[in-house]
Amino acid sequence: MSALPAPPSQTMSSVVCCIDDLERSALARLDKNTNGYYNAGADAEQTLKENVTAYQRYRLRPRALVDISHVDLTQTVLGHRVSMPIGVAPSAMQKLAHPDGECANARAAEAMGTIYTLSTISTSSIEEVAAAAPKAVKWFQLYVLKNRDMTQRMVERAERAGFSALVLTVDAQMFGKRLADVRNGFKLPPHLSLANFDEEYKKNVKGSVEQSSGISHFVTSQFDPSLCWTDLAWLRSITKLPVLVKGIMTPEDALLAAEHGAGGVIVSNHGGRQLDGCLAAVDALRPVVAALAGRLPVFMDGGVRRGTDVIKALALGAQMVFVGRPMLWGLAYDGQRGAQLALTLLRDELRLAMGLCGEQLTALGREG
Ligand SMILES: Cc1cc2nc3c(=O)[nH]c(=O)nc-3n(C[C@H](O)[C@H](O)[C@H](O)COP(=O)(O)O)c2cc1C
Ligand SMILES: CCCCCCC(=O)C(=O)O
Repeated sequence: MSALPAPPSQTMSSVVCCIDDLERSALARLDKNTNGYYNAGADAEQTLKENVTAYQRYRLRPRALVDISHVDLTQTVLGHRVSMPIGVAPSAMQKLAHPDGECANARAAEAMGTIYTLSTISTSSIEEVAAAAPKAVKWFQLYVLKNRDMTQRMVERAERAGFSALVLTVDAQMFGKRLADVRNGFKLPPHLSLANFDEEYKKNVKGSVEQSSGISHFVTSQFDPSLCWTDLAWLRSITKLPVLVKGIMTPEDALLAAEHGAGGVIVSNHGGRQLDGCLAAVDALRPVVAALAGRLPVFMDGGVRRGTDVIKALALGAQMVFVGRPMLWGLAYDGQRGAQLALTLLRDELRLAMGLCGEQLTALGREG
């Protein structure tokens, strides 16, 4: 097992050896505004909690005397070779965690040989992230705005900058009620800005997250709540990139995604930040995988904190899992090194779990 050295301020007794340690460390480093925004779930946070605990209901069946002298975690995802089935989920405003923000997170994914997904709502621009991590496999997460011209410009910029897939988020047309943000009056500090939006556009935005009225107003005024399945045809008409639909929780919607030409689905409930009382992400996997029956690759995110969580999601049919908060905690801990540490911990735990289960990825995962 490997772990990067702790930052100088860490003592041996506080060395980070699992994602829970990173979470505790980040809590101590970030301010109330940021901790609230990063860690909150919607309403009573039932789904937030169940996303994590649901993995405990699944049990592994280890096989004995399998040659595990080499556990290979590499695979091909949408035509790109990646080093492991663990990637970085999109999360907004990463400079709240560390001044290097999205660029550090993308560099960590590049160094680890895995996929980085950049949020529409990022504090570093599409072009900055592309320049920071030119060799990383990069996906661009898209929120469709009421202003379709602005949306199209972002898609074109992502394609031009070398992003290789679009991740269309379909579970945030209204904004989940996160009590911490309401209580803290969450807003972006004045030294940060939403880097993918034109200055001219932002000037006209009512309720900007950079002003005083907060995040929920921004979403309400900017995101397109009328978005529906037929809009996938519009999106596909303005890009050559595959469109992965993020926020699928039912087999019915997985089939609709396939019918409307999606290149894959991401089973996700947005880390419990949108519809509280929604089923846990890992519990939604099996029916989605069964309905699609190999028509599309299935990815997932939500509550992944250990290598054994990853192997369970793979066994239930995910080709790859993505992590959101663990990367933010890593960034807060030590910038790029901390983000790399989060991925290293999960990778090494996954390798151990695979070895102890006598499993190989070729038997578990789905190449695509
Ligand atoms: C602070 C934060 C910001 C997020 N921002 C976005 C976003 O901009 N776009 C998006 O599609 N999902 C966003 N998500 C959801 C993640 O992509 C992902 O679905 C979720 O974090 C997975 O759960 P996990 O944090 O338990 O790994 C965000 C999540 C967090 C925690
Ligand atoms: C400033 C608007 C924030 C948009 C939403 C980012 C996000 O998806 C989240 O979960 O938060």
